[in-house]
Amino acid sequence: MGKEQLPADFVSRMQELLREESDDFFASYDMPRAQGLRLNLLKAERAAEPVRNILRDFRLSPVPWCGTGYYYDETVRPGKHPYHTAGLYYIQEPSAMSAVEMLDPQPGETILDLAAAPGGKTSHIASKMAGRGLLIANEIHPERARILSENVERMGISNAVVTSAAPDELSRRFPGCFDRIMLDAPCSGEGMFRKDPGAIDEWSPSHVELCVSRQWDIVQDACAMLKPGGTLAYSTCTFNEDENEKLVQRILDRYPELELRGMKRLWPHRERGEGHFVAVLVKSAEGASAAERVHAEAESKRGGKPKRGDKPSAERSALEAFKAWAEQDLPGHVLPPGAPLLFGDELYWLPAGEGWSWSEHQLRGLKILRAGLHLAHLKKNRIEPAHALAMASKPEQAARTVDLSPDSAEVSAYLRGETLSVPSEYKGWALVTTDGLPLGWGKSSGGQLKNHLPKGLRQFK
Ligand SMILES: C[S@@+](CC[C@H](N)C(=O)[O-])C[C@H]1O[C@@H](n2cnc3c(N)ncnc32)[C@H](O)[C@@H]1O
Repeated sequence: MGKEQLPADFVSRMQELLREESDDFFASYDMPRAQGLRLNLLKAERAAEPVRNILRDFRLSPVPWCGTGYYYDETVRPGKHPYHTAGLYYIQEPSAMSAVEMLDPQPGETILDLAAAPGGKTSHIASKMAGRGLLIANEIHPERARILSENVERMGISNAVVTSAAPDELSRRFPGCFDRIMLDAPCSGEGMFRKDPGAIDEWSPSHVELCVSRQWDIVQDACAMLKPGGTLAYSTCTFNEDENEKLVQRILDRYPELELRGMKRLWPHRERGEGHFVAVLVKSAEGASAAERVHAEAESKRGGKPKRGDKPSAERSALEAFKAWAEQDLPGHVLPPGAPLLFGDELYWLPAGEGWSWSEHQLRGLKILRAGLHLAHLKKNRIEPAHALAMASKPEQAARTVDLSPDSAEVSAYLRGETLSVPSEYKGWALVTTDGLPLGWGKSSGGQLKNHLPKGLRQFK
């Protein structure tokens, strides 16, 4: 793609920004795109053989700024592999991996990913949290939120609540609540022109202005939700300064309690990846603003924190039924800190962050797509384990497993939703895995394994 195909205003802005480097920058549009994937540590840490296999078969080479990130050979299709279905890795543009590295999430923290779909940064954060603490992954657009929720499930994330709310709706509920916030802002996408030529048609100076004003609205909500001492990573996939450095300066001017700790740009003519911008800001330990203090006081007056042991009996009895099921079929499963929550006949395990408790006010009326780990569907007089529970389990926790080689006919049959043959002594729920990585459930009896892969996830190729 030549300079001629790019909007003239964009070309002149980039020439002004990059001066003598701009020729190299425009030449990068004719270079092949870098393809990347990032290992999911929730799975990869105990999957030495599958990791060895993909290092070799996908000809992986390391992404310099992300310890779990790799470039893959453009001739391979990792999105079609059963290891992808099993959540061993997430396909992600390499430059985009820089943002969560700079946010530096820690296990046990309470973290918000404010503009999260389709889930690249959410899964990166969860990988670093190692199942400990609480992650809220939010996406304003309902359809994109659904895809985010599916990715959370596929990656086996057990400590994430997926919501679909506007940022101001969240900041009313969660003032001063988060140790870290990822704000991967909607932007004019200039860094994606090479990957997604459709973004070129959408670009105009007035669209950039609209993005800036939207970013400013969202960032104010993000700042209000940071705890004193908390960290905000603000990122975009665009080049212009109005959406990047100038927006960060505006934050610093408006919020003196925030300090800039780092700022990084990735350029397609300097690195193997698309354009990306990340800034990291830290709120001072005393840093609750007057507005947040008012919110916090109102919140504490509201009271309404559910007391321990205060769970309605329907939830208690659903949990008892689940535990009785797990004793038989998933005896190694351990529930992390949290509480049961029922949505109709669906039983979830709502994670509790360390030093965090949910109040009724925070949850009431909030659009929640996934209230933590989906444990089970309640049926008349029985329990059916949820697909998410399979994806978050380990084979050694299950009473029965059926392991299928990733290149076997059986694995394709399972992923198409077909019944499999199993040893005749098998009776009950079995965790179906590929090289030890869970793919879903099957229910065995009489030498047959009835397929319980959700219909929407079945793959017909
Ligand atoms: C750059 S994308 C996020 C990519 C995601 N973080 C990832 O790594 O997969 C920005 C997201 O912001 C969402 N968005 C658009 N308008 C928004 C708004 N006014 N408030 C919050 N999010 C918005 C978009 O739907 C989009 O999913």
